[in-house]
Amino acid sequence: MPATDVLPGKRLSLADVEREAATVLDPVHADFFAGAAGDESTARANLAAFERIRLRPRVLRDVSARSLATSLLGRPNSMPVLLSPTAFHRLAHPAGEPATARAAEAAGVTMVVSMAATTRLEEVAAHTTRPWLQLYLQPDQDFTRHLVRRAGRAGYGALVVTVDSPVFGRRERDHRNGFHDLPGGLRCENLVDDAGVLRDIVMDAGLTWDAVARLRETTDLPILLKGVLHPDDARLAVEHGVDGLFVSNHGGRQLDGAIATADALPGVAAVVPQGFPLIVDGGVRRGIDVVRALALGATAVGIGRPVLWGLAAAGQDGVREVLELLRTELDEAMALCGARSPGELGPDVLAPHLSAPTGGTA
Ligand SMILES: Cc1cc2nc3c(=O)[nH]c(=O)nc-3n(C[C@H](O)[C@H](O)[C@H](O)COP(=O)(O)O)c2cc1C
Ligand SMILES: O=C(O)C(=O)c1ccccc1
Repeated sequence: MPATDVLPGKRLSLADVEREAATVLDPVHADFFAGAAGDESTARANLAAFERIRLRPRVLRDVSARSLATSLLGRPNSMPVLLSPTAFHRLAHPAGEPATARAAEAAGVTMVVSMAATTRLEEVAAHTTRPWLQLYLQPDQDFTRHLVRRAGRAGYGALVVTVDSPVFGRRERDHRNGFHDLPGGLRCENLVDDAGVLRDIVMDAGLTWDAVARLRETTDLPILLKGVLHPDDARLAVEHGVDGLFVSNHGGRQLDGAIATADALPGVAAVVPQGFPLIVDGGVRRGIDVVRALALGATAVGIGRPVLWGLAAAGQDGVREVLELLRTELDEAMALCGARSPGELGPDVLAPHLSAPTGGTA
């Protein structure tokens, strides 16, 4: 390997980007991005659960020609990684969501735009191919329908309905810091109604599966539910005509104590149809985490905080850097596991668990 590959100060991992972001962010904003609910135990558990999973590589399989390419709801993606929705990108960097969108475009991956974006959804969509729009279903159904119509017109490829937030998680760092409002000039641009009035995002504790059924009748766009951890809810989602799921605990920002996503994934994967789009997010920090997730039954992974670190550290280039670091790691991890493509990763590459043998000698 040429020695010039390792320059002093060069960022080699997402952890390096995280450290870089910490040096440039306002500490209050860094806490908003890093923080989670309660004791933040679920946020830690997400990382620990991935780390616990041991891989059992295959050898001598000619992995000289590899492809990371995959397809998500009919859109080709250059790798099984997408950008999970995160609020307030202009808080990380003045270039905000459009910079993130351009980085996703350059990397060939899908961006999920947050309902709490600090840029209008039409403008974000102008910078990237078929993004998805994340929504909190609003008690004002007309306003939700209005957003859905805008998304359709702007070329969005799917709606991602976040269902883990009947109430807003209690993030103690934000309370301690008094962080409740966006600083001057920034606002949730998609919450401005036709009359020019800025609305609040309402977390609707009254939602039931009826709301999913209603949305299903409102739009032809694919619908994914984000924040499903229980197999019975996954079954209900399939029964309601949902097109995909995010196995997610919101990065530990909603129910502290919730199961880690890597631990919840197998139970969900077991009850959905073969090939059903399953995205897992929470704690994906390495290429090997992507391998672990695919081996456990995911179609793709989502990354949340690492996108914000990249954006804070270096704007569009920083987000691109995060994605390329993950790509390099994933490609190498696949080769070392004896797989030439994401489709070749399955339970076979997982170390057999004592209570659930998967073949071989434990
Ligand atoms: C700062 C921040 C803002 C977020 N905003 C949203 C949001 O607006 N809508 C949503 O559904 N999820 C939101 N999430 C959750 C992410 O989509 C994702 O589930 C989570 O960040 C994944 O965990 P990770 O950060 O460990 O990758 C947010 C997460 C963070 C850290
Ligand atoms: O911070 C979050 O996790 C989040 O989902 C959110 C949603 C709306 C506004 C701000 C943040």
